[in-house]
Amino acid sequence: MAALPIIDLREIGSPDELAAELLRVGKDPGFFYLVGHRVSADIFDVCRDFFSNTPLAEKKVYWTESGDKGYTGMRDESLAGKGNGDLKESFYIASEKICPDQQLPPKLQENREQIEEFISQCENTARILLEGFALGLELKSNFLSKHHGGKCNRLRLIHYPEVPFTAPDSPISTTEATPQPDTQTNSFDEKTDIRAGAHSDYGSLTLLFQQATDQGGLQVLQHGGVWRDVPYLEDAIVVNIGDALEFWTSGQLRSTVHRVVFPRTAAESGSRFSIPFFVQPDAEVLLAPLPLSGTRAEVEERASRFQCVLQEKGYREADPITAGEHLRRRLQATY
Ligand SMILES: O=C(O)CCC(=O)C(=O)O
Ligand SMILES: [Fe+2]
Repeated sequence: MAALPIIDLREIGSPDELAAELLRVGKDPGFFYLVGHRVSADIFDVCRDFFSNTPLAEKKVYWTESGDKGYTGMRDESLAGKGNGDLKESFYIASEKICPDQQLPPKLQENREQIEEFISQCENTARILLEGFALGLELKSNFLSKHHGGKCNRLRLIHYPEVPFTAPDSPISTTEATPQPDTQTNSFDEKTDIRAGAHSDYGSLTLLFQQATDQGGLQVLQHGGVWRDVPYLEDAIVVNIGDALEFWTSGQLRSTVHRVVFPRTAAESGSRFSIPFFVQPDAEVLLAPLPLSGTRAEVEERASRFQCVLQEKGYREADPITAGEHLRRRLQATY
């Protein structure tokens, strides 16, 4: 059995059927494989070439204070909000349509058209899913998508550099030659280090692209506290619900915690690349319970569950926050 439920868009007969499926998997586990989608562009070559062939000093020129635009370096971010910093470097890209001023390094700039096409295909897929979720929640089909103008969406190219793998009772070994960026660190602690700390995503949905050669490491947290590996599935996008949809639905849709573990085997220890596309609501949108239908008791129950969701996300105040404020606070807590 696959690690996650699979939604195959080619097999879905109607918008209502898609809506029902999305609600089912969005409640539990909050993560699914999407196949039969129309994202045909592939930018993994561009991603690998950029990280492998751009000197660190040049990458650092594109670092910005914001935490969600440009370059982030090794150990800059702790997604779990604690620890020594995640073992990764990344580059955040906003679509040229909404952010024509964002300067890209030459290795990315020369492939800008391909990147834009990829973003546009991701946005089209996101719209189909947001419309499906809205219908499933018995709202007008554009109820969610109209709050996603695209300004806050981000494409992120991620590189988890190779780490030395120490097999039990053997000297330190590294896997065969993979690009070695100057990663600013050469000391690792397999007990405390992590590639991406446990976290939930902040926006509405994340479309995560894995390589066919993905060596593993991504895990989702299941009920009962058990971590489950999410391996590559052919032509699939790994989609997950983010905090915004969890807030809006008072937890009916689940923003599931996930992480990328420190390599457990020699096979996992090589460089890993992944590409998430973060679908985020417009900054001013309030993350308050949606006007969902139901009896008075159901509405009251939702209001009290909303308070629990706020607390679980670390908010002490009882009032909802905007998507922009949530993003700002999460970035502040992780950098
Ligand atoms: O690299 C991965 O597989 C997951 C990355 C992730 O969860 C994130 O960047 O939010
Ligand atoms: Fe994530």
